[in-house]
Order: sequence, then C-alpha cells, then structure tokens
Amino acid sequence: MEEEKVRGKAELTGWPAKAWSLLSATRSESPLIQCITNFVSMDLMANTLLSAGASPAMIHTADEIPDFTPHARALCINVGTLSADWLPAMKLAAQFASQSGKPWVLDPVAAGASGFRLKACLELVELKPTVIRGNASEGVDSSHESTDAVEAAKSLAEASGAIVAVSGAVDIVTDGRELLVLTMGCP
Ligand SMILES: Nc1ncnc2c1ncn2[C@@H]1O[C@H](COP(=O)(O)OP(=O)(O)O)[C@@H](O)[C@H]1O
Ligand SMILES: Cc1ncsc1CCOP(=O)(O)O
Repeated sequence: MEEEKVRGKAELTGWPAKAWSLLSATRSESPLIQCITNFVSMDLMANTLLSAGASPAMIHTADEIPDFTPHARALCINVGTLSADWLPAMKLAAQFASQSGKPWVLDPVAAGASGFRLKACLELVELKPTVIRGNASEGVDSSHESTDAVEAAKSLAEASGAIVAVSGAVDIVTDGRELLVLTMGCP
C-alpha cells in the first residue's frame, strides 16, 4: 500500500507534479497569507488556507498594513463587501506586495455591479496582481459558465500580465497563451 502511494507520487509529471510540490511546500513552510476579504466568506477562506497548511491573517486596516504586509508571504484581496473605507487599505497592501515581488491575488467579485466597484477593480488591476480569479458571472442565478469566459480571460491576462483563473463546474486558468481546463470539481 505504502509502495503504491510512493509509486503513484513518483509518476506525477507536468502540472500535477508542480501542483503537488507547491502544496507540499505550503504544508511544510506554513506561509503567512494576508487576506483582505468579504464578510460572507472570510471564515471559509481562513479555514481553507489552514486546511492547505498555510497561516491566514485577516488584516484589513490601513493603519496596520505598513507593519504587517511586509511579513506576509502572499496577499489575497477579494472585493466582495467593498466599502470606501476598505479600498485604500486594499490599494496600500497591493502596492506593498507588488513592490516587494510578493504574489498577490485579486478576486474582483461582481466587478460590474456598480461604477464604484468597477473603478476600484480597474485601479487594483493597475497594481499588478499576480493572479486574477473570478467567475464568469456571480450568484446562484448566474447565467454564464466559466467556459463562456475563455476569450475574456485570455484578453484580461494579456492586458494585465496576470494569470487569470475562472472557477465553476469547469475551472479555466490562462496566462493569455496557455489554457488549462480542469474538470476535477465536485458539485
Ligand atoms: N457544478 C459543479 N460541478 C463540479 N464542480 C464544481 C461545480 N461548481 C463548482 N465546482 C467546484 O467548486 C469550486 C468552486 O466553485 P465556484 O462556484 O467557482 O466557487 P466561488 O463561489 O468561490 O466562485 C470550483 O473550482 C470547482 O472545483
Ligand atoms: C453574497 C456576497 N455578497 C457580497 S460578497 C458575497 C460572497 C462572495 O463569495 P466569494 O468570496 O466566494 O466570491
């Protein structure tokens, strides 16, 4: 049984091998991950990071960012419950991350829902996220599948320089040139 597991792991190549190696590194290094995220899924995000072996910190006050963000290994910004108070903190943290070459992820939740939100998301994209992740459309009544967003995802990746990931029943990931189509989800 043990031998089979070892043989299975040794046979991994390409993206699965890379994914396994990154997950193993996350488990062994427990990186500190700063999250500025929405009130709805904040708890779920913290627990998901813990389950991956990382060390989450939900720190969103601008006053703390100059002291805290330099210690984080990566940053996640999700604009789900965006407010005028939080936006400057998001931008400041993104600037710290970009300037120091730390990976940071932008989740532009419902970017088109209002002018304020769209402008905020465009300003955050200007701060060079490493990854932009989103959905083709939002909510239980969403009308678009992730696969409908392939061309939009490629264009966004090309224009922004970010890796773009669109999740859903099928997850798509692109840098504008290569396209990964992942069907490993569970409804
Ligand atoms: N209908 C589905 N069938 C199979 N897997 C799914 C389905 N919907 C979601 N998933 C899985 O759950 C993950 C998160 O789903 P998603 O709806 O994109 O979440 P979020 O609300 O965080 O955007 C996807 O990446 C995929 O792995
Ligand atoms: C219902 C709702 N309203 C604002 S944010 C949010 C949830 C967003 O979910 P996720 O963090 O998975 O994008």
